[in-house]
Amino acid sequence: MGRYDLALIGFGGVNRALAELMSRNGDRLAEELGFALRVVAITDLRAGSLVDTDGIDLAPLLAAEPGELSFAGLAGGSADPRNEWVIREVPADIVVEATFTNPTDGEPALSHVRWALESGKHVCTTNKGPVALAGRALKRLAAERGVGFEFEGSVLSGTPVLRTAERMFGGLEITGVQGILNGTSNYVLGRLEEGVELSAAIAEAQELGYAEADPTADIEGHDVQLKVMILANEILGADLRREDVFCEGISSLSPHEVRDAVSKGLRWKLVGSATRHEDGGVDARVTPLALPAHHPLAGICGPVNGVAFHTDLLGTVTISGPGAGRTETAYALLSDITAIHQRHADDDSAPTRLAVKETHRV
Ligand SMILES: NC(=O)C1=CN([C@@H]2O[C@H](COP(=O)(O)OP(=O)(O)OC[C@H]3O[C@@H](n4cnc5c(N)ncnc54)[C@H](O)[C@@H]3O)[C@@H](O)[C@H]2O)C=CC1
Ligand SMILES: N[C@@H](CC=O)C(=O)O
Repeated sequence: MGRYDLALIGFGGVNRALAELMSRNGDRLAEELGFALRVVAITDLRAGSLVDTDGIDLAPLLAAEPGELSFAGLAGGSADPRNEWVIREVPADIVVEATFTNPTDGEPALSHVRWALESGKHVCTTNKGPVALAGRALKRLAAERGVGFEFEGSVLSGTPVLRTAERMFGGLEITGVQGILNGTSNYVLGRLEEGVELSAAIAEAQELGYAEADPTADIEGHDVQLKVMILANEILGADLRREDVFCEGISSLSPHEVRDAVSKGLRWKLVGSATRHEDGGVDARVTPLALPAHHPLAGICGPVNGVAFHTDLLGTVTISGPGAGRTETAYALLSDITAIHQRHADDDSAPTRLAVKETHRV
């Protein structure tokens, strides 16, 4: 059985959850997926960096409270994240990028992804910045280097929206997408309906691992703006920039307005949409809408999200599932690694260093 060595960039909620999956279910996953996984490097802004090309023992790291973890003083450890050196020089097969999403310019995650691809390493990421702001260029770079660039978790966390559209909608013309694309704001709207204060509802979403490091991105719609760009660019063939997508979040709604709507049979939802016109142009926007109860997106509640695809042959196809959550998003990374395995394991053109290694450990 082969094995992939991973470098985890960012060791917050999502990458820790991936490490937990590997640590707890590694043998079962290897048997089921047909390959084993090992972590050879971890970098984090707060914890520093840790490298062991024989494989890092994850259990003691996962036993530590996230805020108390420090790699300084451990063998192969440093207080400095050393991102560029780790990404370029440590012999990992796959770089797993899960640092903060920066909606303005995608950095430093954009550089992390670029360094990895330039070094001939596969990349999977849940970070929306690089995908929304530079997805086309990064996909071109990955193709030039013969490596994979996968980002299923950038939209609807582990719910397989992008791969389903790419693989299952062949022969269909998709004319538009409309969705609830942010777990935090959807959770917060539900809690406002129940009479919880805005700040308390946001704090709950942070505690549950749904919110961005700066939850302004969730509440003001910037996170949905990036996801609409990803959907439009990946599925509708658009090339949208951020300024092309009108964006209004939920902060303009008063808690009274949200509660009052329920008594009128309406539910406020933050809706992102993109529509392709006959001339090929794509309009996209993010805006709160008071949806009637019979609308397919009105019943999507809490951190669950949903995307409706408008198609020529099937009419509307709606996919719904978790939109946020640490483990749910870690699953997206696992699905990305599986996609890389399926596409590249037998690829003779891939650099030999990237060929799946034989291992006697599994
Ligand atoms: N949590 C969720 O439900 C989902 C998260 N995402 C995205 O996945 C990414 C990770 O999310 P979480 O783990 O929840 O965030 P988090 O805030 O818990 O963790 C991010 C980690 O990255 C580290 N970091 C930040 N900048 C760094 C740098 N320059 N070098 C090294 N480490 C750095 C931080 O110290 C932190 O530990 C974000 O981009 C987020 O938008 C995507 C889908 C769902
Ligand atoms: N903060 C985001 C996380 C997933 O992208 C959300 O709440 O949806």
